[in-house]
Amino acid sequence: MTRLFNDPAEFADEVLEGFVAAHQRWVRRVPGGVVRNTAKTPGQVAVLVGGGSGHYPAFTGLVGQGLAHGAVSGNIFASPSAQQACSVAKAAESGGGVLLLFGNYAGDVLHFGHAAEILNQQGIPTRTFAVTDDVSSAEVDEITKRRGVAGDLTVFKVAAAAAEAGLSLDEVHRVAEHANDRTRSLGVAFSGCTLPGAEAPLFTVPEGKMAVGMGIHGEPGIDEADVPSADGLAELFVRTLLAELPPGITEARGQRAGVILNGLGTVKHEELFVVYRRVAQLLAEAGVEVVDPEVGEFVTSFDLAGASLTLFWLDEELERYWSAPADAPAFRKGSLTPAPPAAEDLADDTVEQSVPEASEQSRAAAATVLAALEATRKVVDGNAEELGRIDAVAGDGDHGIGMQRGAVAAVDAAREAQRLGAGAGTLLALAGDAWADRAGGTSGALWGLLLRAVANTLGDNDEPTGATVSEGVAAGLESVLRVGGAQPGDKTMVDVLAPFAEALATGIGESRGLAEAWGRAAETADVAATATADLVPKIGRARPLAEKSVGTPDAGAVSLALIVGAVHGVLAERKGV
Ligand SMILES: Nc1ncnc2c1ncn2[C@@H]1O[C@H](COP(=O)(O)OP(=O)(O)O)[C@@H](O)[C@H]1O
Ligand SMILES: O=C(COP(=O)(O)O)[C@@H](O)CO
Repeated sequence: MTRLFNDPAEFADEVLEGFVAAHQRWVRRVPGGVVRNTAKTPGQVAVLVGGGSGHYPAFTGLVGQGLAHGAVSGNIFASPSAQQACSVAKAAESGGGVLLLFGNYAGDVLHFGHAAEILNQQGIPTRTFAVTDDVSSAEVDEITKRRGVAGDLTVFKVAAAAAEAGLSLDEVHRVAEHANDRTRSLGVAFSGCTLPGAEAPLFTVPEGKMAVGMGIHGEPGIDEADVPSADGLAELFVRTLLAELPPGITEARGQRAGVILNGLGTVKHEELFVVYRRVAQLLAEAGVEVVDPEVGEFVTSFDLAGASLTLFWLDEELERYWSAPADAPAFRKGSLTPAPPAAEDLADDTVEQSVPEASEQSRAAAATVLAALEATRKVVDGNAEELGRIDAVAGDGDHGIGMQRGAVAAVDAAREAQRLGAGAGTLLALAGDAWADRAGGTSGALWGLLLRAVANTLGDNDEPTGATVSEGVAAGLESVLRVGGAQPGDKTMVDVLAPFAEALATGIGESRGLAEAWGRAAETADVAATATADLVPKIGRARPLAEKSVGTPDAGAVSLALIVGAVHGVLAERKGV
């Protein structure tokens, strides 16, 4: 239960403000996150870490000499946006390129991937890497689908030390990949976390039971077991992790390993030490030499009562970087010569907004697009709680909040665009960009793409017709499929978008007016959203909890159906775009 907050919607921002105020020796705030507050080393690769808030000290507490050069910080349990990542990268980079590191979550992969594309286009060589250390989230033959949990720290730490040692961007990326190949984690929880302002935890664990196979977003565990003693937990952790040695290591005996016993939120350090006592004994019995163990909080899941163990199988190179000194607000090791404070002021790259010329018809159509966005916001507001509830069944319960943030930002941006005289295409494009930027998360990235695609087809010259709108929706579907990588049947918003796009095209092909064709397609969308309840998720946050999700529709599919239904109301009233 979180007791100390003001407006829950402002929580993540206020955390960042207070964190920076308390740690000015290490960090300063920039739009989208924080960067080191020490002088840059020209030509050094900038290692940026990032993800949602609610995981402190990941990610901002890991910024400092020998560790990250900057952290990109999203809303609670939602990935930051590509725009945020670009802003932090530009403030942190010093000519050696940028490596973006994050846990393997759909939203992070989409937004950081998009940021890398933008930065590369702008001449800043950038690569990305997603950490996949959680053994419970997929079998070893699908290892690339695993989540990133406390093993984030091993990958961040060695990549940053490699950058500090002067390695090139490709080499630092190789070191990160190698560290990830040799990192394995398992987590457990005794009770779920409760987001600020929420009345109930995201999941509960029956009395006397423990959830096994924890993520870091309040997803329920993969399995349940009786609560063990501290020694029993150490035995479960060590036995499970020794059963999956990474490729190239045939037996544990004789190996050297970094170890992280991580508190996930409300487990006391003292309890962790009692568990660690037995972990150390068991590893010694197995013939594993422990190097620089860490016991404490490194990657948390808000106020989750739980813990995880990470084993990091070292070789000479990884051990050198794992043991290298570091000095960040929440992670210190060895001793470092302090770098001088940052000298330069960060350039203010805010650009005065302007919009391209638009025809009168397109400006008139922009009013309908704005009305459609306002209807979107209203229907999302009215259903936010229910969308969160659906999302919490097998996800992290933030779908309603994320969609609300996106829709509010889209309406604000659209109103401003209208004030500047934008045509329908530009108004919708700016709304889509604002949605992606403010919402973050998977759905933020996908809604940003979808609105952009429709916007590009509408343009600012011609009066939009049923055919152009239908083409735009088809282009949006294509973008979502290409970037998100989901297929129909995977239990995502695609299971509504694809039949909606098809039904709309059919209606327009039968020479129905836009409002009528859209209305029929919205009915198809509604049926398709309900039908996702029967599907087993194959992608995204819900996949590791596939069976739990059956019987509940997909949150993103439901929100899409609600929105196209609400937009139909606007079209029917206005008889067109
Ligand atoms: N790869 C994907 N392609 C299309 N839609 C996806 C994909 N992954 C997830 N989704 C959709 O995103 C929705 C979740 O959005 P959101 O709450 O923003 O997710 P998260 O909290 O995981 O970032 C899911 O219900 C699903 O409809
Ligand atoms: O939640 C996070 C990112 O994943 P999404 O897919 O956006 O939910 C974040 O907390 C971890 O990086």
